[in-house]
Amino acid sequence: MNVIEASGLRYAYPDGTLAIDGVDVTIEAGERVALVGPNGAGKSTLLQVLGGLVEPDSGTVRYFEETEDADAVRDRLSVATQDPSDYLFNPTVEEDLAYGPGQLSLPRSEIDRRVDRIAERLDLADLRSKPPFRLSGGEKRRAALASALTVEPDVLLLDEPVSNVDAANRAAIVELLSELSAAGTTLVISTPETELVPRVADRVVLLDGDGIAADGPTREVMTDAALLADCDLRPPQVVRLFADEEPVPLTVEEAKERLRSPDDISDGE
Ligand SMILES: Nc1ncnc2c1ncn2[C@@H]1O[C@H](COP(=O)(O)OP(=O)(O)OP(=O)(O)O)[C@@H](O)[C@H]1O
Repeated sequence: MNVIEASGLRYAYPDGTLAIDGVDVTIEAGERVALVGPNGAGKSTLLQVLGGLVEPDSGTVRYFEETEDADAVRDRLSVATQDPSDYLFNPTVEEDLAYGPGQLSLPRSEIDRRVDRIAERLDLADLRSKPPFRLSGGEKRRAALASALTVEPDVLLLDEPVSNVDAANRAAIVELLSELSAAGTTLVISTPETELVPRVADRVVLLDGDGIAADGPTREVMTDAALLADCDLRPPQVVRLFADEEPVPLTVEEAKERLRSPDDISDGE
């Protein structure tokens, strides 16, 4: 099933800046898709249009093959934008985490279960009673992400989910996203960081500021140094290190495997 079908999207900000123009993208249930591009390429704008937070000037976005009204599917589709203050507006972190599931009229016990689980996974347990404005920048990012996750949506759109987050929490977020994907959640993640992409996505939609420069398997796009250079990006370090090998390892784990058994590497797919 196509969970998102967007066609002919165009959006210009009120000051006239054209952020996306002529964008067509279809996301199928269960996919892990990265929206990748340099600063200013239009990733955040596209993510917000796909998530129904911003109305496009032209074009349409259809959800679950049934509606163009994002608000009608808020229980199945959740967006975390780059600005944590969009999600953190209650007196405490705990109340922010409970806000989304509270809107779904779930029983209190179920809301508590979700908040406990996500707070534990994203290292927020000790911060639950704090006012969100007293959190550090990275803590705010984690709290905002957590508030999108407690909705337990079928489709999760995340704008740069690990920016400003320390290494241990980055790893925790990446692992949690893998688990959500394995459980069937569709993931759409925007990032300018090519290092992150192979860990969170099987498909890359590459934006270059003029529109979609490429849309294909992560392995194909992330190993095309010329294509990435055209978009002011570089392949992940491991890809650069093993550039002459075939198939090129995409992650540190694949590279380790390659070094262990150089003549016998799986293609990692
Ligand atoms: N509120 C705004 N008003 C005017 N122009 C804007 C606004 N927000 C973004 N833009 C412009 O729209 C274009 C796309 O911005 P967008 O934030 O979507 O890019 P991005 O790929 O997410 O960048 P980054 O990696 O820096 O987050 C850029 O040229 C940007 O300057």
